[in-house]
Amino acid sequence: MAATSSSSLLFTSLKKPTSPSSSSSLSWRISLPSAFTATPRLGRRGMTQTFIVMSMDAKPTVLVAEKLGQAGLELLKGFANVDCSYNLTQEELCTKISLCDALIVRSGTKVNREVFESSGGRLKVVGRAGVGIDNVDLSAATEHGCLVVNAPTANTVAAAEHGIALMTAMSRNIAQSDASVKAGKWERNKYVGVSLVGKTLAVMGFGKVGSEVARRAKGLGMHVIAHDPYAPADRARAIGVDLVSFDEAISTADFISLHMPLTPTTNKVLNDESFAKMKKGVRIVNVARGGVIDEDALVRALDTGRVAQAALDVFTKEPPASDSKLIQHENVTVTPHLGASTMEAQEGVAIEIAEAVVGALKGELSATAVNAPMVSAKVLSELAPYVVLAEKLGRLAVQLVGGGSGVKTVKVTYASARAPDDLDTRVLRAMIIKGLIEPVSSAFVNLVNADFTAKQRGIRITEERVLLDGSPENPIEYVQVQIANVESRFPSAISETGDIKLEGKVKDGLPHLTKVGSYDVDVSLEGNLILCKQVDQPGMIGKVGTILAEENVNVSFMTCGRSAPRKQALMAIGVDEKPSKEALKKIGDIPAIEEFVFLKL
Ligand SMILES: NC(=O)C1=CN([C@@H]2O[C@H](COP(=O)(O)OP(=O)(O)OC[C@H]3O[C@@H](n4cnc5c(N)ncnc54)[C@H](O)[C@@H]3O)[C@@H](O)[C@H]2O)C=CC1
Ligand SMILES: O=C(O)C(=O)COP(=O)(O)O
Repeated sequence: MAATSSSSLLFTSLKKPTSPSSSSSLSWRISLPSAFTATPRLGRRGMTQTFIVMSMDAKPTVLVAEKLGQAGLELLKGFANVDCSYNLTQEELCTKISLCDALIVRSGTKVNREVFESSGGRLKVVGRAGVGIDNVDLSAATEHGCLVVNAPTANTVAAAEHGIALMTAMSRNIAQSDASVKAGKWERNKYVGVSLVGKTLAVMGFGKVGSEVARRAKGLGMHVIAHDPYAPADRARAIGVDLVSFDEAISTADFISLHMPLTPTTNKVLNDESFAKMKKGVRIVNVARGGVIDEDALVRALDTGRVAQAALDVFTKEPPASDSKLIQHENVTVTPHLGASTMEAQEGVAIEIAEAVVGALKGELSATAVNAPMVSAKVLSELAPYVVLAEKLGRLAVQLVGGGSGVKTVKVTYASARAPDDLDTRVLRAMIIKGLIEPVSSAFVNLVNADFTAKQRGIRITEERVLLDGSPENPIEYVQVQIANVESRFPSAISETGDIKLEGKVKDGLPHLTKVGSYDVDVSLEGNLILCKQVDQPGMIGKVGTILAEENVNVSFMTCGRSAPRKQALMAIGVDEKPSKEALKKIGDIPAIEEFVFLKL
């Protein structure tokens, strides 16, 4: 039996908690097969937390849809059932996916919306064993609360080496002359090449691969410039590369090497117009993505001689049609998307992605998450009790909304002595959204899809900071959740500003409700909650307590906040069990009680 750490549970909750008790703890649980059960344990500071305990006979299932290095497979097998099924048709993938908790792919598998829809909510993680995630529909993944992780570092050098290999092979006609010799010819004059030394290379996209290419090209004696709108100039300067504009890069280069991701902005970024701006006789290398070049325009540029040669590892459609004019062009050297294909890179990528997928299945935050905020384990551990508080405030607030009013505008205020950039509240916002949405819908909300789910439901969340004086030791002094423009089932929860307002704090590691509307209260948020508003008079606590005791409902705490002695008072009662309808009616019928509501935590 193995239990994950408490903070590890925060990342993926793909299952709506089914019982109040499980939902009241750190319960962003992964929806794993039934043998994964939630067991309450006592946390570090006495806080009840939900741990995922894995029984020995049931493991999550990981579908590996493309060849993955052995070390990665071994790592996966230590944690999951691993189904290596290569060359699946789209239909086969969609059929299999409903039985899988994770899917690992390389660039050859299209993980489109249909795949997520076919998964029936079971798919929690897509691991891209490589860098480019253009074959994964990220919007669909996010909407389905499915985390996408990639392996961004292990194949960098391999891709850079392949870029250099293509550039040198192209400039010396290696592929063409090899074919010629094998065809029994000896064409020394035909295959005179061009030198690299002293030539200008424009690296388009100065990220991991681009900068490694630049480093190597400088070693070959090339003058290297780069274009990347997002790269820091000092990183470029450190390796002796000037960052220039797109036009300057393409118009001054003898060689252009592409290393940007395929995005709507980079799609066909090399087209008729840009080829026209290039030096006559320019040579192009593409180890990034086929889609960044308009391939028909490239054929035209090759035919006119504007582009002397191209060396391509990647294509708009892979594999490309064998009769493609581009592939067959005598001035084009091609490889079948081999940039990442070295023994070393594939082992590295396999380990990198297996670790990321296993971590994500355990619910850990992933450093390589593509569609979720990366929150460090340190921040998460510090915020853990506030995470619980945030979800509970959301859950309580939404249950206070009166029938018919839709939640549209929610303001969250964090009061803290920390500098704003020293407090990462994204996970708290996500948990408040989870609390607001899950009790009133069948949706499951997690860190991946929280913002999307709120937006989809037309809920606008604004966040504010109140900067406090004093010690920044505690990350947050209090959290306030306000829902505007709604009626309340418990009118006293409406504050002087006209919003439903709840405020909470963490005390001794436990979440406390400290304000309801304009009333100060102080109740530990455990079990369920009864709120009563009554005329402040002796005997009220006793009356309510007696009704609950008759029902064998255990009261965990009681607190009373009042406007003034013998005027209005607000009583908050924590109960371990849910009282029967009759008991709740009896409480509501006590004459001095003016408002009354039962809230599930
Ligand atoms: N052929 C293969 O087997 C391989 C291909 N790749 C591809 O190489 C590309 C780069 O990979 P990495 O360097 O690891 O990624 P990276 O994210 O480290 O670098 C990409 C760089 O492109 C820049 N960029 C974004 N938009 C741009 C634009 N419009 N113009 C210029 N630059 C822009 C970014 O700022 C970033 O610095 C990716 O498309 C990746 O899929 C990577 C590994 C292997
Ligand atoms: O990592 C990348 O972006 C690549 O293009 C490598 O693709 P592959 O994993 O070899 O299909």
